[in-house]
Amino acid sequence: MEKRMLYKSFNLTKSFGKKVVFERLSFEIFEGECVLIEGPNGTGKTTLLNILSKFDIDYQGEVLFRGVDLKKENLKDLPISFLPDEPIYYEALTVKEHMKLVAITYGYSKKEAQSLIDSISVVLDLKDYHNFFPSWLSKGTKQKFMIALSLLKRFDVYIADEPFANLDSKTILTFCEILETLKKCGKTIILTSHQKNEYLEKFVDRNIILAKG
Ligand SMILES: Nc1ncnc2c1ncn2[C@@H]1O[C@H](COP(=O)(O)OP(=O)(O)OP(=O)(O)O)[C@@H](O)[C@H]1O
Repeated sequence: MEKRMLYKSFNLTKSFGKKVVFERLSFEIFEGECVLIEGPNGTGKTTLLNILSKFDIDYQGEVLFRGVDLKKENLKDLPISFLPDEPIYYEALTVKEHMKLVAITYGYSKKEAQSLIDSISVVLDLKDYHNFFPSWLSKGTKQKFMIALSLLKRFDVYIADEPFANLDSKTILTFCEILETLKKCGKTIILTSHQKNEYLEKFVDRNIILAKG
């Protein structure tokens, strides 16, 4: 089957003031692939994910998303779910309230939202935390909560920045199984990880390696 282009970057250069993070990066990512972005600390992995998610549009060069300049795309319409490396939440909403908010925002009916929330909570072992405020959660449970929210969106592309951080080995395996299922469903997965992970390596199609300098 012919591979369809999802992202294409030409001479992508990103600087913060005088500091050049990366220069003239050109790469392609195809629909349905699982791509692992690797590289030492500070080489620009998070920066690149922020650009691919359109959270950062301050760069030189061009990034095409399905053939259209990413800068011209409406952020709201992009079928991308981004799992950031730092938890982001509202202090005053419980875990369950966050889940409902995301599911309803993405157009699920109340019934659909409830069943989706239930199944994701069972898989990620979050049921007991529904009435917790996020700041009460341990680091690992907070990460599971962030993963749950990212899965409640509607998306074709799943971008995750260091998703395994703070997860125990059982949950790492569960999350890898989720990623593998997403891939089988045709979703594109782009992620960074400093942790070697044999299970993940089985279904990663390609690596983009960022080097210092
Ligand atoms: N908002 C910012 N202002 C100035 N410099 C920044 C900003 N964001 C990132 N940087 C710098 O850009 C470089 C790349 O950062 P980035 O977080 O993308 O690296 P990374 O490869 O994800 O690192 P790590 O493996 O440690 O997570 C770093 O030198 C960082 O200090």
